[in-house]
Amino acid sequence: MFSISSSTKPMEVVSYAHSFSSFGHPRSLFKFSSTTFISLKKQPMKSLQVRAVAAPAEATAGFDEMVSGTQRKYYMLGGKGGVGKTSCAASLAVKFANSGHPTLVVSTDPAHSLSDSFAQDLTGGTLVPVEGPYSPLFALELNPEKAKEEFRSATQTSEGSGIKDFMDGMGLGVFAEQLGELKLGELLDTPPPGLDEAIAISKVIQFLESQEYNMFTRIVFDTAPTGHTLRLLSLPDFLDKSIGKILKLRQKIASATSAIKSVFGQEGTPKPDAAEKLERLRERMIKVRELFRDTTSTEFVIVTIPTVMAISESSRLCASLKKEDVPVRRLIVNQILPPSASDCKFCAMKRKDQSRALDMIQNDQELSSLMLVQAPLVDVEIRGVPALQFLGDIVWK
Ligand SMILES: Nc1ncnc2c1ncn2[C@@H]1O[C@H](COP(=O)(O)OP(=O)(O)OP(=O)(O)O)[C@@H](O)[C@H]1O
Repeated sequence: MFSISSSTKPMEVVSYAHSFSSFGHPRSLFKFSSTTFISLKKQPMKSLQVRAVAAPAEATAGFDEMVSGTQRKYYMLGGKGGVGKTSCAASLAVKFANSGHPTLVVSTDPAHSLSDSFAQDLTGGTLVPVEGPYSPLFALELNPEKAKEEFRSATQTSEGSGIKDFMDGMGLGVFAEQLGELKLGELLDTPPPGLDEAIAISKVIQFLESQEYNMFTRIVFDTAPTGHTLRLLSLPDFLDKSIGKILKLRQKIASATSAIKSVFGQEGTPKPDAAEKLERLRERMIKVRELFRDTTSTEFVIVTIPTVMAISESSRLCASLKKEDVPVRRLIVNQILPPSASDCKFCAMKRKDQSRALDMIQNDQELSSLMLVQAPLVDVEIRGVPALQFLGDIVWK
């Protein structure tokens, strides 16, 4: 275990500016079509001519373990808004790809910043190749709003909306009113919060199951801020129960009505579409739940910054993750001021605040057991593959 306050090595403080701007983009060209990846040409990346300025202490050990093995692994990075989730996720993805893992980095945050982080247009909901790393690296920004629309269209008819239409579509219109107490109308008309991200994640799982995406051995998720994550975790159970109820009820009523109809010679075919879509959604949510809890393939990494507020929130997030049996082992504390021989008043104050916040982690019941990864505050914006590689080499060790 790593102790922040006592084990930080003396570091040479130099400016980060221009550290990575001097080397060109190596061209590791992978063309992507909807069905195939074609390796056209690969050149090794030029070695970085920079000094790792504020390299954190030996405590950041652990990347060896993250990179070992060829079986597929999922890393979900989450935390409070603005703490550096995207920068850490993107730098981890670059590091995996540079270590030989064909990697996919996915953003499910409705406010995407993966495009900004890679300095590349990744919008459009399709896999985009990122140029630079040794092994293929693809990025994907999913639009959770679109995913939510899909859910709406599965539960609404073209003429109108709501539970009545939905039940009509399933041949159960007469029973719609009796369903009030189950609150199913609410579920179908107003998708619960977190559903958008859960659908987005389930879509990724779905397409990764197909043969052509077998190549990806590391999947990094840049997730939405904490509130979303917590809702997402409790969502599959909620949906599983609610949809399960609808489907069971449908089955019961359908067999009763078909018996009556056959007696009166009006056997009709109920529209199966909505029910099938809901059943599929339920199965997908179960897969998301299983993925989040699979200790052999998944790890949730909490990203935070050294402030009392951020650490308090991270502690709550950690407690919720543990309660839901989500594997969480690492805590990244990002934007730590690098040591300096001569602090100005502002920096001295800031440093004191940070050190107080860092002490909090060591005394926190939830966070103190996690492996701590320190990421320094750098004095340039982390944008583009060289910058991400630079950050990744400092953070992921
Ligand atoms: N270690 C760092 N040193 C300097 N700047 C950093 C560092 N980490 C992140 N930043 C900067 O902080 C800003 C926010 O980072 P980022 O987008 O990664 O955060 P986020 O948690 O993903 O935000 P959001 O929740 O809004 O998606 C960016 O401008 C990024 O370049």
